[in-house]
Amino acid sequence: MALAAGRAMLMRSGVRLGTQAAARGGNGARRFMNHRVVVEPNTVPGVAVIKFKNPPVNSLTLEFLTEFVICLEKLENDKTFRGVVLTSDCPGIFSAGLDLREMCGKNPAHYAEYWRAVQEMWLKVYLSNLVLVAAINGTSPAGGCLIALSCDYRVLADNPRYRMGLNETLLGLVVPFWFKDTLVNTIGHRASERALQLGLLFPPAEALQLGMVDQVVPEDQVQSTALSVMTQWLAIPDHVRQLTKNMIRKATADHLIKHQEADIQNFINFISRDSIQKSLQVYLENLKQKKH
Ligand SMILES: CC/C=C\C/C=C\C/C=C\C/C=C/C(=O)SCCNC(=O)CCNC(=O)[C@H](O)C(C)(C)COP(=O)(O)OP(=O)(O)OC[C@H]1O[C@@H](n2cnc3c(N)ncnc32)[C@H](O)[C@@H]1OP(=O)(O)O
Repeated sequence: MALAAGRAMLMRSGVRLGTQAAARGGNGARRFMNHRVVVEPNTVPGVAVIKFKNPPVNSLTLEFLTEFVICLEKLENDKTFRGVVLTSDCPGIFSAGLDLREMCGKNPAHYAEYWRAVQEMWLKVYLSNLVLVAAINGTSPAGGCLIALSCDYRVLADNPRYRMGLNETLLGLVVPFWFKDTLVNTIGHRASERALQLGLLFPPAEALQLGMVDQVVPEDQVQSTALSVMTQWLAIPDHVRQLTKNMIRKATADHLIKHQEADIQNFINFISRDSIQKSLQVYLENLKQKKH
C-alpha cells in the first residue's frame, strides 16, 4: 500500500522508477541504486547499508523521502535482509533535516503531500521490522535527528563539528508532537523540555551523555561499529525482538496514526502563515549569507 502510494508520489513528482539500476559491486554483491538513496548489501549476512545521497546536505525532499520509504519497504519484503545500517554519502552531513524549500512558497496541496510523506517515512522507520542502526557520520539537525532517533541504535562519529538535536524553535517552528514523543522516549522528559524549547544541537560528547546516541566512536569506525552492533542485535530471534519492539513503540506510532489527517491540517495552517513563511525565508537567506 505504502509502496503503491510512494510510486504514485514519485510519478507525480516526475521521478522515473525505471531509472533504478542494479549493478554488481567488487565483492559480487548486488547493489541497488536510486537517485538519492543507495542500498548496498554488506559483508555481514542479512544486513544492508542504506546511504543517503541527496547532495549537498541530504535534505529530506519529497523525492528523497519517497525513495527512502520504497527502499526500506523492498528490504523488509526481501526475507534475506534482517537489518539495515543507515548512513550518509555526503561528507560531514548525515541529513540537514526537512527540506526548507518544500515548506516555503508552495500551495496547501503541496504542503499536504509533503507532510504526509514525512509522516509515512517516520512511521516506516519507527515501526520497521528490521533492526535499524544509525551510523551517524555527520551533522543531523531536526528531521535528520528524527531519523536517527527512530532507529534501534545510534553510533555517532566523534567529531566536535557534528551537531545533533531538534532545533525547530531556532527556525521559528513548533516541533511536531511525534518528533517530541520520539525524543522524550529516547532521552526522557526533563532533558527534552530543555532541548526542545532551546532548540539545542548537541556535540557528540553531550549527545552521548544525554542518551541521544548509544556510542561515540572515531569517525573512521562509525560504519564498522554499526555493523558489529548489528551482529549482536541479530543474535536475537526476529519474531521475539519484533514483537518486543512493537510493544514498546506502538502507542507512540498509534498517536500519530490516529491523528494523521488533523496533523496534516495543522501543518498546512501553521506553515502557510505569513509570519512562518517569513521566518523560513530569513533562515534560508542566513544560510546563504554565512557563505560570504
Ligand atoms: C502547530 C504545529 C503543527 C505542525 C508542525 C509545524 C511545523 C513544524 C514543521 C517542521 C519541522 C521541521 C523539521 C526540520 O527538519 S526543519 C530543517 C532544519 N534543518 C536545519 O536547520 C539545518 C539547516 N542547514 C544547516 O545548518 C547547514 O546547511 C548544514 C550544517 C546542514 C550544512 O552546512 P554547510 O556549510 O556544509 O552547507 P550550507 O552552505 O549551509 O548549505 C548548502 C546548501 O544547502 C541548503 N540547505 C541547507 N539545509 C537545508 C535544508 N534543511 N533544506 C533545504 N536546503 C538546505 C543551503 O541553503 C545551501 O543552499 P545554496 O545556498 O543554494 O547552495
